[in-house]
Amino acid sequence: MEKHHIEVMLSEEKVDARIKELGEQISRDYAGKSVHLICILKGSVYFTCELAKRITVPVTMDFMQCSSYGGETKSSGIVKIVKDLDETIMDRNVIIIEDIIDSGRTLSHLKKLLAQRNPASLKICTLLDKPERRVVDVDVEYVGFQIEDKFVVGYGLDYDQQYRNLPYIGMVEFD
Ligand SMILES: O=P(O)(O)OC[C@H]1O[C@H](OP(=O)(O)OP(=O)(O)O)[C@H](O)[C@@H]1O
Ligand SMILES: Nc1nc2[nH]cnc2c(=O)[nH]1
Repeated sequence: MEKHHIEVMLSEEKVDARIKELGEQISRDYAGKSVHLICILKGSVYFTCELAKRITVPVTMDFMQCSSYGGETKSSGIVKIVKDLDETIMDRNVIIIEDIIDSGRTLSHLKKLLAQRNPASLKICTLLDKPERRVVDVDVEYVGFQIEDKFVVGYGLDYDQQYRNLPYIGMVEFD
């Protein structure tokens, strides 16, 4: 397997501290209620688990997987549901959890789709946001870090399925 040099962009300590803050903020915002976290596979698995540990109101979780059509049609913005949720979200306080928002196509599509299922509320939480890359506008209530337009890995983010397990956010140095 090819190995790359990876430069640290956000250290493990920084990421963990920010996730703790987000957990505290969500716990305050949903005081007296419960939250239903929707983890978007695969990248959000690490972030969802760490965030859930920092939320003090009752938490339930479900998983969904999407894929953008690749190649020429990627810019068409068509997002395919590879795995749908197991449970209903009707009347629940839903937070979609993402590792990164880039063009905004995935989250824009998902938010519209899930809003049709009549949740009590629907918000988005992303660990990373690359605002420079946005093509489709989408309201994101909780953002861990805004980052510049660099290809990043770690904390769930991959390069060719590698590096998801890194405990920090790093930039891949391509030769
Ligand atoms: O804002 P967008 O341009 O739509 O891009 C963001 C999406 O791309 C990544 O997923 P990816 O398709 O790489 O899947 P993965 O999480 O399984 O790696 C990321 O996890 C978001 O879901
Ligand atoms: N792994 C990874 N996936 C992305 N999807 C959109 N931007 C990125 C990125 O910087 N890294």
